[in-house]
Amino acid sequence: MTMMTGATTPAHAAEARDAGIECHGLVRVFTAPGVEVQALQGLDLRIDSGELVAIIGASGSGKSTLLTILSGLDTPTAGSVRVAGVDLLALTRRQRIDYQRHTVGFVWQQTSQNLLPYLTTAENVAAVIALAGTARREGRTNRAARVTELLELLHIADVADRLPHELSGGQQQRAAIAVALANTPRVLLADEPTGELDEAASADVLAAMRRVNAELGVTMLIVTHDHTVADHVNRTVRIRDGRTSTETVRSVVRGADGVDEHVAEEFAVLDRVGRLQLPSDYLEALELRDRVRLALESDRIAIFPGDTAPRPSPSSADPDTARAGEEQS
Ligand SMILES: Nc1ncnc2c1ncn2[C@@H]1O[C@H](COP(=O)(O)OP(=O)(O)OP(=O)(O)O)[C@@H](O)[C@H]1O
Repeated sequence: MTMMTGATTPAHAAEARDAGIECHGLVRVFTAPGVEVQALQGLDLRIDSGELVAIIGASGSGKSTLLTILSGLDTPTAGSVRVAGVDLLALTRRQRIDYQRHTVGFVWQQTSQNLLPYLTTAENVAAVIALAGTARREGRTNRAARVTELLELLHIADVADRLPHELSGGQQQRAAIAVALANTPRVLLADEPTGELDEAASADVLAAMRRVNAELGVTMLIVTHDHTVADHVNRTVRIRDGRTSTETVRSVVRGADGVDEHVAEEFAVLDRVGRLQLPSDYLEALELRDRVRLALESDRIAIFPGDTAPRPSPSSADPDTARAGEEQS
């Protein structure tokens, strides 16, 4: 695992890119009589405009809480959150409705939340366009043409006249994506979009999301506990206990033989004040708990169990001492 720091993403370059989603120190505390749950505990997250990112985390890690805040249905207890340049903490009631109608689209896990059961696929999409008034605003295309365009993009034009219960699970979710895109949102939020699908249907839905992302440039955030989703996106952010803990970045590297290779590298996430979460398997392997020793070396920071003396690595130790150590062993 590598630590992601400002060195790998220069601050000025990151700032220069338009942020699709930006959360700083997001806290959400739920209180009930005698109980307080900290669902989000200072979460930092930045997703560039046009990125397709998956958020993965165990049950209870805070994924749905984050999505509900990003969708404008809930507000955080503390912290800041901007989506497509909109400060979600500064919205009036009217602006919040406008944000939900025009800036973000949602895909939920259950079909019943996405599609009206008595309307066909095409009618479901057309209904949202009519409600949002987007076809009139765009001026360059009429409503029927926009419906056809979306259904073709999602590869469901052949089931345009079917009711939701006449569609397969994968087709229902692709119809849900078409509905979510009908108001031409800048950001699409999806909560477990493949949660009820088999592997083949999941792959179809994720391929459709990649197509939408590439062709329409919509920023997309998929929240899931399905680890296979990570194979379909360039960046996966893991949430643990209400904070981002690690990120996996995928890239294609051309080998010396000219063959492209897919490479995945996992980074620990360092927040603005220098906090990071160590993976639980690392903690267990060295029985790290309560207190640890830190040692700053020339090119790394070493972490040792609190009850042992720091051991300098050969690279940072005096070369003669290091060589003597090697000879003795
Ligand atoms: N309205 C609420 N009132 C009280 N506690 C809540 C509320 N919503 C969420 N929580 C708690 O906040 C924590 C995070 O919940 P959240 O639903 O965001 O997790 P999740 O990662 O989406 O889990 P899952 O994958 O099971 O949906 C949990 O401990 C949950 O019980």
